[in-house]
Amino acid sequence: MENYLNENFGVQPKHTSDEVLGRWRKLCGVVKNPKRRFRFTANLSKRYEAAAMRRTNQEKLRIAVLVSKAAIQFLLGVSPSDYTLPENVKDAGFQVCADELSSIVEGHDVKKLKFHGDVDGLAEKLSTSTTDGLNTKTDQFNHRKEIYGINKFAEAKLRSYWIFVWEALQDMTLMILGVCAFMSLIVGLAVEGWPLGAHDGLGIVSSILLVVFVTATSDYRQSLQFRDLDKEKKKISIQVTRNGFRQKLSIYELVPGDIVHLGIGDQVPADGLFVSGFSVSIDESSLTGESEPVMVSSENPFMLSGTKIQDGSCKMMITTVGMRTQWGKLMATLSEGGDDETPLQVKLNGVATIIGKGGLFFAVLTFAVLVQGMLSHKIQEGTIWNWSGEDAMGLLEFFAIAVTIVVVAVPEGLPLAVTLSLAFAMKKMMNDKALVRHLAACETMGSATTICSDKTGTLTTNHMTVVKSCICMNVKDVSTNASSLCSEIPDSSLKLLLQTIFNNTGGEVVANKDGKRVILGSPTETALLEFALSLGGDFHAERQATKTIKVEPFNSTKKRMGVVLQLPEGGMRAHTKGASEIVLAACNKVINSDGEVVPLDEESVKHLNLTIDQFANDALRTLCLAYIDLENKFSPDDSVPVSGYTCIGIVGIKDPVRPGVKESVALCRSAGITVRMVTGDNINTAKAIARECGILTDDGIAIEGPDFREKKMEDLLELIPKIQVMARSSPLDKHTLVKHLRTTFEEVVAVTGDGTNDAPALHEADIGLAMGIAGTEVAKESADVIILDDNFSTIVTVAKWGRSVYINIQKFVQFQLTVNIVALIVNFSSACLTGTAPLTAVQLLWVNMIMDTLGALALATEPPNEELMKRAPVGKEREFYQ
Ligand SMILES: Nc1ncnc2c1ncn2[C@@H]1O[C@H](COP(=O)(O)OP(=O)(O)OP(=O)(O)O)[C@@H](O)[C@H]1O
Ligand SMILES: [Ca+2]
Repeated sequence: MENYLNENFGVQPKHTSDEVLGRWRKLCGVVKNPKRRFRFTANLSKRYEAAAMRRTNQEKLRIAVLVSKAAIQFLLGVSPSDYTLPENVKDAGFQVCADELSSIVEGHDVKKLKFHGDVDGLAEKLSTSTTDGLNTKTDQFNHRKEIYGINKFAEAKLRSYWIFVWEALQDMTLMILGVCAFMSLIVGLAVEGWPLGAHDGLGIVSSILLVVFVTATSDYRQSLQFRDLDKEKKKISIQVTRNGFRQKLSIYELVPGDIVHLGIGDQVPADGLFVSGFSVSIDESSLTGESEPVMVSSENPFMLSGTKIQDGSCKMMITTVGMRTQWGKLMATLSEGGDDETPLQVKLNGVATIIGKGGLFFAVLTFAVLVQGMLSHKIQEGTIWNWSGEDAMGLLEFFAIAVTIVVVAVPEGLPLAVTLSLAFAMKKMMNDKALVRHLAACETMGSATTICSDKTGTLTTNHMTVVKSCICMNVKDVSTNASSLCSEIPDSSLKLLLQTIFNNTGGEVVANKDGKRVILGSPTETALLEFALSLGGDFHAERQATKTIKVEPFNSTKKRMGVVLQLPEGGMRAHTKGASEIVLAACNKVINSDGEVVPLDEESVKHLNLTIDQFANDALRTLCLAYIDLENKFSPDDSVPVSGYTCIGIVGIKDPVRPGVKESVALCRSAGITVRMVTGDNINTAKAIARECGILTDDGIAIEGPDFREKKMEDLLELIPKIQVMARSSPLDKHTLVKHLRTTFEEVVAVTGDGTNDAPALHEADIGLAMGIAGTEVAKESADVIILDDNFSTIVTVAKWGRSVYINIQKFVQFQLTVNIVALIVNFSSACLTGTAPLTAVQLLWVNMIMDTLGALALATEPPNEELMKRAPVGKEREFYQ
């Protein structure tokens, strides 16, 4: 049976093709109650609709781009289109209406944009400011929402309790039983009179009603749980400037005119226009299916909702929100598409189908045997041609028993118990800070054999501080008294240091509503800015002194970032910072202790490398800072130089290990789950941290990404099982490792990630876990589970719940099948032997209800216990029916 099931009722936990999803549905054949059976499965037709919408979007966009290109060419010759402003918009104090805005951005309409005075003109017409954002303290703010709408998408309506009752009633067998009960009532009343003759009929009717209401209540509660989780899934917040201050807002609160700050990995929250920024490329595939990235700049300022920032960072002005955008329409359709069904759900559908067919066969057989018994009895009595009302009642009763056997024998509750169990686990995991995006992940996580964890933020706290530095070749502990460094290095070098930190950064120092200083940006950036501030630097003065000509933001592939500045005294200068070995290799000069620029000789290289190793062995993250003077040879279209730099110095950043990680790693080990660290950081830093967490043992291997890439297949076979730490890995290395573990070594792999570049590995993994706090939107979207507190211990909790789901379902299946088969055999054999059924229809219905709903509730929702983590994982080739 296992084979048959695997072949026909097997789906993958992830990325199952629509064809396979369709196949098992067909094989289910006649289902007692399709509405219930397929409730928590994917709605394939809605998905086709969404795919068609994407194609139209792509086509529309292609045409819009062509038209706008043509328009640019003829721009001078064309007179500006006229535009009449609706009265209500004018009364509210705006000078452009929602439809016009939407046609500009969606249609990529350069002509109209020019007519309205470009982004600045539109900002004025929308009464907002591109620097200070909206003023929310005016009445106009409320009118704004009325006129332009809010950034919410239409959602599937909440279904009322009565709809669930109605759907539970549509059970084919229950309906037949209802008819039987009705007939039995009529015949009974005719023959035996009131109230005796109504007993049987009313008994069945009330049992049916009870079954229906219990089923509906359980279904309804489940749907509420799913709705809560769904809401949680859609929570996205974003950096917005309002009233002159930066703040974090939910994307649902955005209105046209808002100024939004976007960085790599963010999702564009609504349609809008690019205000300022550098090297922004956008991935529009979620909206149009087109994977070619699009460059966005002031020449092509159109940004569409739902697309993702692939590189760079920028400020945008929102123009169109919610259901007015194409994304809004797509989301409304997609939200009805439902979640993919999970492997266990489908498998148990298979079991239900097979047993159902068996049940039907036995029901017919039982009916035949009972009728035959009655007939032969009548023949013996010689009354075969003489039928009384009582005989008809008897026949009806036999029929009811046969139908009830079908009710009991078809384990309609099996697939639903899986959903119930998964929903329960999801809800509980939510309380434990893990948000499950795909139901299947709950199941798969229970069989995980390997976790590939990243270091920063997952194993460590992500609270970074600069504790050591080596500026001008002078190694110093700066954890307590950083400002004493100022007197130890030459003034010119200090100036340079502040210039490089404050300008070459993805972070920002801003004032919040209370006027307090806040540092924004990634923890690494924050640590550096904090360091520079403690040296007495002034962020804003430093930023105003120079003009930024080009920014190449940090990404994990290059592991460095760079800027080019126009200096106040004339000339240009490029700054770079990044992974210390990589940036140091790009240097050929260094600033010595006297503040002079000298060639980087062998001895200095040795000194610097030694310093890097020392810092790294103390578990510090090291960054090298460098600059190069360019005179005026640089144009904004060039890329920032890659070599010839002068090294300013090296900083060591401390990021302590999270409390509890060591215990969690040990727990994983006892549960047979191997933990590996895959990080972008320096190998010595990685090793030091891995040792501290108990991941790296004496017989384990630590390897660097570039080495790993070079290895031949046969070496890999030997190497991979032993790899405990992979450092300086590129996103591709992570992906390769995961792929090998999954395919060659048949492991069930969980992967954690936060960055945009982790998306491929998260996608490839059996279970992708994204970080909720540090994670980018892109990473979250590729993941199956979001770890809301970024904590490694939470991952272990997820594994525990996964195991408990698996075992609970197993228990329930055993229970159901036992009761099922016993009820079948008892009724059938006694029908054969005695000619009567020992369990009446009413009794059978009770058995069924206890089995289907109450049994599932009791067995499928048992919380996990500690014992679960002492067993080995089930792994890939698991046998479900033992
Ligand atoms: N904002 C930044 N600017 C320049 N260099 C950086 C920046 N952030 C990190 N780096 C350097 O890049 C290296 C690797 O970063 P990467 O993003 O690949 O790893 P990570 O995500 O920080 O680590 P993990 O993979 O463990 O989470 C760091 O060790 C650091 O030296
Ligand atoms: Ca990372």
